[in-house]
Amino acid sequence: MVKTIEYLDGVVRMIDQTRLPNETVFVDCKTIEDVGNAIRTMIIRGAPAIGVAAAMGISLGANSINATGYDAFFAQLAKQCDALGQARPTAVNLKWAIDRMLTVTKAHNHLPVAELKQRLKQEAMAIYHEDIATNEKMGGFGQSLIADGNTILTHCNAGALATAGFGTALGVVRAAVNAGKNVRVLANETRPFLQGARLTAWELKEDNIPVKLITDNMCGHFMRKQEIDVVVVGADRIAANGDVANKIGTYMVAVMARQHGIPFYVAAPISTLDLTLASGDDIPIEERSADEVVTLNKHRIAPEGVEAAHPAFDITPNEFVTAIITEQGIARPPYNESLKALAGKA
Ligand SMILES: CSC[C@H]1O[C@H](OP(=O)(O)O)[C@H](O)[C@@H]1O
Repeated sequence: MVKTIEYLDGVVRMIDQTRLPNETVFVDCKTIEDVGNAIRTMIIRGAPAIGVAAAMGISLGANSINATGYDAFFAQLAKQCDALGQARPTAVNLKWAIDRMLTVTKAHNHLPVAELKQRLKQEAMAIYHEDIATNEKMGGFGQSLIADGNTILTHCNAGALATAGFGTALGVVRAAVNAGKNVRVLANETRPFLQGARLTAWELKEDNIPVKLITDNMCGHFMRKQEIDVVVVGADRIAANGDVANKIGTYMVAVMARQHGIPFYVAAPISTLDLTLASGDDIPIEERSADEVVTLNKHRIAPEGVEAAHPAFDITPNEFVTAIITEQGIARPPYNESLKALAGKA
């Protein structure tokens, strides 16, 4: 599996996910602004991957600051982080990573700036390695919910490409395969950005995991034909009551799964929880360019002048969520209690 992102000598290198699956192209970010642009344009995407990229970008930004005194250094770093935090609004991991890097900066305000910069690079690398370990632990818990022979429906891409590696929802799939279970995936293509068609299908084919691509409007048909045993998706932000923000279309999948008695699981690290929010009503939903809806591979598919909506995420109310898989264990309703308990273990 190709590396989603890596921090080389003064460069944050990431695979350009807008070019997959037809081209494997890497982008070298030399500044925090480059990283912010990569997040905004979805060269790198996926909640945990956004957090890891942000942390590495903040390290790049810190290295660019010439201030020798702490106060001036912190003021400039905080300003850079404010700009970075505007890149995309829904995935809480962006804010989580910024908060963590600034907290480490404050905790080491006694260090000479040169040493503080080194410490921030260490923290960014710690976040990178922790994410992979988190996904592997999460996969271990999640695969206990997968039976041998299961067909798993996925939506969007919550794989290695959405994280530092191994994946969240696809981490559950990988862990089930590693546990010797014969599973296959039905992957929703996930219009309009096609993360399922372009990224999930690519990842699973690379790993020789059986995958069949379907269009988003087919999944109800296969549920009704009892050809789907379980749904596993990722998340971008989970409120204290278990409401889940995830790629647009997730809510529809969850309602259909409930209608057909199919378990609907969400796999997400503790860093994706936002327990400051009582419910999903308070989660900001990113509105992306209508161009991403009216074009396909830069080819116009709708008449000029026709308006298009593009909420990039939706909210799945907690009553449609069977369980939430985290690296600290599996949360079940009532989520206000179970999520708080798992977050407390982190
Ligand atoms: C492992 S979280 C992946 C999560 O992020 C995706 O959104 P986007 O591709 O726009 O960053 C989608 O919601 C996935 O479930």
